[in-house]
Amino acid sequence: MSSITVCARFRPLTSKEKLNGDADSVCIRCIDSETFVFKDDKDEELTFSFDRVFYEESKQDDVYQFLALPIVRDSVNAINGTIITYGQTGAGKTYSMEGPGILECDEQKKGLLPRVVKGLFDSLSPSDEELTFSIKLSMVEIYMEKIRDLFDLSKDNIQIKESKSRGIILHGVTEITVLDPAEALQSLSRGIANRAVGETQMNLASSRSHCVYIFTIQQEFLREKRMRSGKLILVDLAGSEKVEKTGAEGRVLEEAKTINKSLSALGNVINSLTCGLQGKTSHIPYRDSKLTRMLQDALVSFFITIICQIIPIIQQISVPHKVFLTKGGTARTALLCCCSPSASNVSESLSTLRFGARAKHIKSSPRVHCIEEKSNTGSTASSPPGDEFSLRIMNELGKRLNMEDVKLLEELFIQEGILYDLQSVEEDQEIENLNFQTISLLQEALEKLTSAIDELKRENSILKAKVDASVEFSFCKEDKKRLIHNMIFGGVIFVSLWGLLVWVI
Ligand SMILES: Nc1ncnc2c1ncn2[C@@H]1O[C@H](COP(=O)(O)OP(=O)(O)OP(=O)(O)O)[C@@H](O)[C@H]1O
Repeated sequence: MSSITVCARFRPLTSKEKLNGDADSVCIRCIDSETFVFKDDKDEELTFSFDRVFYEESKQDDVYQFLALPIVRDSVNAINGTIITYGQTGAGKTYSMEGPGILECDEQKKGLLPRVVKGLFDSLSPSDEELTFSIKLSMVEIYMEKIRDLFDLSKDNIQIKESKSRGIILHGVTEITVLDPAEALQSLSRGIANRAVGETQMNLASSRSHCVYIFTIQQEFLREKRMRSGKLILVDLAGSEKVEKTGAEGRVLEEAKTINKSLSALGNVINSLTCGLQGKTSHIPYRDSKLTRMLQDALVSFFITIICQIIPIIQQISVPHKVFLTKGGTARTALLCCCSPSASNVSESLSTLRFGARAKHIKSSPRVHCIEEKSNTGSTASSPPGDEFSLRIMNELGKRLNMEDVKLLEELFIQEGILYDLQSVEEDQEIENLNFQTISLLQEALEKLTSAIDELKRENSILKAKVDASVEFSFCKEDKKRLIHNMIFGGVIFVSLWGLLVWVI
């Protein structure tokens, strides 16, 4: 069983495809809800199976219920989740993610985003007065390898940082606290309006960037003095396109090249993760693109489900003087591979399906795998595999654990980075902020010094020209003084610059 849920979705033929007569040459034949036969450009038939296949008549709600709802529920239980739409340009990624419009659209046509928003608020509405929660929302796009804050366009080059306690974070990204679904949708709509969109031959409103929606769900259990936090990330990838086929030029061509490059970086990461499982490679090239770096936490799920399920027991019987922040457990990831059913797009659809098939082979840690195999039955998307088995272990442990064991387990989990003392999380964050401020100040100083050096170089070359031009090789006293002064000043700046550089590195 893969730790990534992978589904394929075929949209209906567009009117352009129908006009081209593609209706007679649809490249797929449905077998059942998981399997279909795909006819490639050499008329060879290939059988593909995924966790679920959504055909053209599938409803938006079917996609939400199967692909997203389990992840929404998990994120409320502090298990991080990521939902990604992937595919060729014009294949239906944005339609699946947003629907025809985020604010006003037919209930049936609503995409994943508005449904996720509703699902989050529905699952969180506290019946217990001792529980408070907050949902924060951030929206960024990766455009031409730069991360832009869609809630504050002045932040157009957000840096990715990695924190031991919080994993991958976007430094300084705007976080909006949303109090209800209507407010969340308004904010999303504002962010979406700021996205880079352009026209391609395949799509009149093509996304020219990867768009990332980040929901941070924080809950505080007042009685137990405990907090927990989960992150739900939705990623609407920009579409891959064959530039020779779409005839892209100029800016659109540059955008397409950058998009294709980052998508192949994603493919390489997935290949390395699957090869790594066969012992072929150990290096995973996450740093090759902003996209893979941002998705690093979603693609690798090192956390061990069983341990995460024991945490509630510990927290129930733990001494309440400690306040814990529970980090998300095994990241749950779902990938929706969007395809055109048209025979004119077979090679692009085939490459999307192969990408999905490859991603299905990313597995979680062997320990989880073993649990899954033992449970083996009744594993639907809404009840994570291994639940029953884990529940049994939890009950057993709950009976047997004494206070001493609990303390030892707490220490072990803190050591392993699964539980965090709130105080150390805050300290960790403070140190990170301080580091970032120092680096920014140094970078600023470095820039000032570099421009001062450039200015000095320019002045010196003017003076040198004057010297060269002087027939008697004698120049005025003033110039001599300035040259000597500049040389000394330049030397001092050069030495401090090197000192700074060595220190920063
Ligand atoms: N399941 C669907 N049902 C009805 N129409 C759809 C469906 N999927 C996509 N479409 C339509 O197909 C067109 C292209 O879809 P969409 O914009 O979602 O593509 P995309 O994959 O996001 O493309 P790009 O990567 O260029 O942004 C749109 O007009 C959209 O309304």
